[in-house]
Amino acid sequence: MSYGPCLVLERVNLEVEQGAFCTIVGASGCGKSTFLRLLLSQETPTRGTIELNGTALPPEPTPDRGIVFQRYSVFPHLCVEDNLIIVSEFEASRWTGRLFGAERKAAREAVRDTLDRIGLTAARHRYPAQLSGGMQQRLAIAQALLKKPDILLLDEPFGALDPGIRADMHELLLGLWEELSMTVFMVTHDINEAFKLGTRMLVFDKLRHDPHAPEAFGATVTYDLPLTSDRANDQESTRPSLDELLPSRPNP
Ligand SMILES: Nc1ncnc2c1ncn2[C@@H]1O[C@H](COP(=O)(O)OP(=O)(O)OP(=O)(O)O)[C@@H](O)[C@H]1O
Repeated sequence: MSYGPCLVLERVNLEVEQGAFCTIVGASGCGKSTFLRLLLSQETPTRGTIELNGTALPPEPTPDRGIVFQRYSVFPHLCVEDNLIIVSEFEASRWTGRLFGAERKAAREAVRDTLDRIGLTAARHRYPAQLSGGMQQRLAIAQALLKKPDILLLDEPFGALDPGIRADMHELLLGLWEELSMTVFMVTHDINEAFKLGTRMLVFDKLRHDPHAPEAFGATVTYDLPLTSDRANDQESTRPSLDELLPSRPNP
């Protein structure tokens, strides 16, 4: 994948099984978000192909792939419930942006169900500015879940949250992943988060360098680690550090 003369990702060759929880780590700027945008069809690979269930990815984002960003992408002028209703109306009726009759009723039920699942029912009439960071991020996740995605893409979703809230969000996300049987790709800068949540960890790094042409080579997947599902007994002390996994990263 290149942007003009700048090669960002190269030789990425992966097969990911349905239901996997892939965590993605790598040095800043190495192309992790670009990888997610490729999976979402927000970018098209300059070379190579991406297939979903044996068929080329649709050229545009589709409801079966949802994304959550680090910065809360919610509408500030709408309350929690309306933030979800507007998403479901837009998805269901791209032309008019409105739903009527039975469709509208079904959409409202789906919204209520999602609010319940994500633990925001009591806050449904509040505006985003009246919510904590964790609650705003729950709302962003709820927006992505409304489309009932088979694939959930998360770009550092908990990076801006306090550690205590992050632990709650981990439980929430793992519960949703199990309940909804989604395939998850989650970028994180937190190696412990990557080990804790993933069933598989992908490490992106740039190994090939040409000092005369710094943009000539891109990052690739340098480690593809299957992770234990025995999360409760996972030992933090035996895990490799990010520095060990990213030999090319300059020491701070
Ligand atoms: N639309 C674009 N046009 C040109 N270059 C881009 C574009 N998007 C990203 N890049 C470049 O591609 C490279 C990879 O960016 P990307 O955001 O994917 O990295 P990242 O690993 O997610 O970074 P970070 O960890 O800092 O969020 C960077 O050098 C960036 O400047």
